[in-house]
Amino acid sequence: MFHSLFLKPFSFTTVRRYSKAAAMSLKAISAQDAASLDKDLMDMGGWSLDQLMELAGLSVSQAVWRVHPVSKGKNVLVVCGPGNNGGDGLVAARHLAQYGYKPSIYYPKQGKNELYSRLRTQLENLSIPFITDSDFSAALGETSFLVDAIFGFSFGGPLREPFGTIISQIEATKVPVLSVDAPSSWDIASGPPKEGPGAGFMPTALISLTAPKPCVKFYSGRHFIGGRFLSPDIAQKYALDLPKYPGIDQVMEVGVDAEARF
Ligand SMILES: NC(=O)C1=CN([C@@H]2O[C@H](COP(=O)(O)OP(=O)(O)OC[C@H]3O[C@@H](n4cnc5c(N)ncnc54)[C@H](O)[C@@H]3O)[C@@H](O)[C@H]2O)[C@H](O)CC1
Ligand SMILES: [K+]
Repeated sequence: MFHSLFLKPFSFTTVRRYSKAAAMSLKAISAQDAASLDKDLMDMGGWSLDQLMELAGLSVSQAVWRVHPVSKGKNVLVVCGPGNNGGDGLVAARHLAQYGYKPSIYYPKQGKNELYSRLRTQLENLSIPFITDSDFSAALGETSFLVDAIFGFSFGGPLREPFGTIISQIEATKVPVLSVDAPSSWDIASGPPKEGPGAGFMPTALISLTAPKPCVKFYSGRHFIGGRFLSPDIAQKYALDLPKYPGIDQVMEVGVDAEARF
């Protein structure tokens, strides 16, 4: 089941801010199809997970630059979950350090894949701090920007601890947040939970990887598309649009308050 996302009709300001190409409509992909697409890329498309994650994380770092350039504050707290969404956050943090930010990472439950251990080594070699559970509250108070790389398209069911507490803490902060692929705690299809942690979570910005997920229809804020690795055959198989990224950019803003129509 595919859904089309259309932008609201342009205001003059919108036309000035976004090129016609950037204002294209983008189709959403379900969580199930997103997982299947990843598998196709790796099983048949010749890609490795490392490669996809590198490009996803590069896109995330460029979206951070757009929303919160280093001139707005160097401290960026990257909160990473146990899966590949967290891996995207680790890659992004490495790029952010190279761009001149001072990232720190909160990684409460490191996943088992050795890819995450290698990314961790790369970050430690750049002297990027991994903060402890007891320092998380203080880090939230000190950061000027937060990257939510906790959960992506494989999130499901009620939040298990410690993530309920973490999401509540993020929700309570005034710090601007960029969510990677989906606002963590939101159901990929049905959006924010009705109550409890995440019920009032609305990040400042969202970067959808490969294609928006259906929950984007509940989202209002700046919206980017990234993960510039889709090939025409795969796009066709999943009936997706190939975003028209400008020039060498790995990320493209697709609209403020993008409205999803299904
Ligand atoms: N093609 C692409 O666009 C690519 C996207 N990438 C990123 O990968 C994630 C999806 O990664 P995956 O490992 O499948 O899952 P998640 O990271 O979303 O989370 C799995 C992780 O979370 C735990 N979990 C699930 N539900 C809960 C819950 N209710 N409470 C607590 N914990 C939960 C689960 O046990 C797992 O440990 C995608 O969104 C992109 O960000 C890739 O980088 C490459 C290509
Ligand atoms: K996320």
